[in-house]
Amino acid sequence: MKGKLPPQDQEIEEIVIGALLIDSRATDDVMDYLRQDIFYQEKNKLIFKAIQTLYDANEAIDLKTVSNQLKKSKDLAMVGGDFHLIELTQKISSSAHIDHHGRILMQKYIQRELISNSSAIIENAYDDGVDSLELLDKAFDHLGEVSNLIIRNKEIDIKELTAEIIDYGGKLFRNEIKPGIETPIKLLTSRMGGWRNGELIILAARPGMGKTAFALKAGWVAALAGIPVAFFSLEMTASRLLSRLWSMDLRIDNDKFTKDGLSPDEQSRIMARMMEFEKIPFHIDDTSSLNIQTLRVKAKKLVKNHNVKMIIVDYLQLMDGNSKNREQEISKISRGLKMIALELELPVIALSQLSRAVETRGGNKRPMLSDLRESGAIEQDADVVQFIYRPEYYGSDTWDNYDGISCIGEAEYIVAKNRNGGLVKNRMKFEGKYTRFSDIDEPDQDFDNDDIFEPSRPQPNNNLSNAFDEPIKPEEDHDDLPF
Ligand SMILES: Nc1ncnc2c1ncn2[C@@H]1O[C@H](COP(=O)(O)OP(=O)(O)OP(=O)(O)O)[C@@H](O)[C@H]1O
Repeated sequence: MKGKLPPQDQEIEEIVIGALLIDSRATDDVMDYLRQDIFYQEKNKLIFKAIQTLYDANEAIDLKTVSNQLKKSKDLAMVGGDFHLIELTQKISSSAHIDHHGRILMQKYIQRELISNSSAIIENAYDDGVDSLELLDKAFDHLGEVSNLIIRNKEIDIKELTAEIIDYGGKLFRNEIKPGIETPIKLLTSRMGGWRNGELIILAARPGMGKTAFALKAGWVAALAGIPVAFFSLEMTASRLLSRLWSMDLRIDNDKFTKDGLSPDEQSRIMARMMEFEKIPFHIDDTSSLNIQTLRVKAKKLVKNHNVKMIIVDYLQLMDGNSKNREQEISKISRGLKMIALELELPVIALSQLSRAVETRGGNKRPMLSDLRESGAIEQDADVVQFIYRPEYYGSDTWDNYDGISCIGEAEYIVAKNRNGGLVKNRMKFEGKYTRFSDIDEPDQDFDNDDIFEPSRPQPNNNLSNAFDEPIKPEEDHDDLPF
C-alpha cells in the first residue's frame, strides 16, 4: 500500500467538471451519485462543491455562477482562478458521456475506500488488545457502506411490472400458486396468506408461552411440505430441539426425553419415523453465539447449497450485536434480519421476548405491541408481529373473551401487526406435554396413529438434503458447515 498512488483519474475528473460547466442539463444525469469525495484532486473537490451548492439552491450552473460561488467561498484562487475554469470547459466538446465518466470516478473512489478500510482492518487486526468480534463487526459495517455506493440504476418499467402483477394475481386466482408458506394453523394461513417471502415475522411472547414450540411446528409443517427450512437455535442444543420435535410429532411426553426415559416401543416409533422422514429438509444450527453478519453468511450458504426457503431464529435477543447500547444493538439485529429476508427473498421468523410489563399490568396479560422489548425498531422492521397468549399459564381457567369458555389446553394467536394484510386473533389448541400447537378443532389423536400432519405431507424425497446430516452439534467437524 505504501509508495503506491491511490486509484484516481485526474483527466476524467476534469472532463466531468468541464461537462458540468458547459451543460447544466448534464447535472441531472449524475448529481444523484456524484459527491465531493469521489474527486481525488483537491481543486476538483472544491469546484464540485461550488457546483453542488448551486445545484442544491436550484440556481444556474455555468462558468460565471461557479466562478462567483468559488469567490464567495474564497476558493477561486486555490483552484487556479477563472483561467483554470475556462481551461476545463475547453477540454471537452459535449457532455454526452458524463454518466459513463462519472461511473469511472465512482469505481476509483470505491477502490480507494476499499484500500483505506482494508488498511485500517489490517492495522487493528495486528493489535492484540482489539476485540476480534468487534473488529469483524466494524469491518462488515465499513464494507457494507462501500457496497451501498454501488449505483443501482434500476429503471422501473411500469408496463412490465403491471404485467407481472396481473400474472401473479391470475395464478393466485386459479390456485396455481400459494401466496405464502403454510403456517401451523389453518385459519391463520387462510387469513394471512401464510409466511411470505421478503417478510420479517416476529413471533413474540413471555417466556414459557410456547414460542419455540410454535416456531418448531411452523418449520416442521413447511419442511413436511417439501420446503427447506433452516432453524437457528441459539437457546437450545440441537439435541434438545430434536427431542422437542419428536415429542411434538409423535405425541410422546416431553418429559420422557429428559427424565422419565423412552420405552422400547417409543424408541422404535422414533426410529421408524426418522427413517420415514429421513430426507425432510429441516436444517438445524445450534451455534449459541451468532451475530447478524454470521447469520447472513450461514443463511446465504444454506440457500445456495440446500435451497433453503424459510429461516427461523430462536431468539432475537440472544444474538450478538457488538454494540454498547442495547437499543442500538437490537435495532441493528432487527434491521439485519429484515435485510436477510429481502435479500434472500424468503420469510424470516424471529422469536422475541416481551418485557415484564405484560405481567405487571392489571387485567388480562394479553401482550401489546409496546411490550416488544428494548427497541421500537423491532416493531418498525417487522412486517408481521404475532403474539402467543395462554391465560392458563397465569392460573386462569376461562377465557376473558370467547364467551368465557374454558381456556385449559388452549392458547391464542394474535397478529397485532400485518403490513400487507389484516389483523387476526383466534384460539388454538396447546398440548403442553407434547409442546404442540394445532388447530382448535383438530381431534385428539391416539399416539399410535402417526398420520398427525395432515397438511400436504410429501412422500420422502431423496433429492432433498438430509435434515439430520446438518451441523447439529457444534463440536462436529463438518466440511459442509454453512460457516
Ligand atoms: N412435559 C410437559 N408437560 C406439560 N407442559 C410442558 C411439558 N414440557 C414443556 N411444557 C410446557 O411447554 C412450554 C414451553 O414452551 P416453549 O419452550 O416453546 O416456550 P418459549 O416461549 O419458547 O419459552 P422460553 O422463552 O422460556 O424459551 C412451557 O410452558 C412448559 O410448561
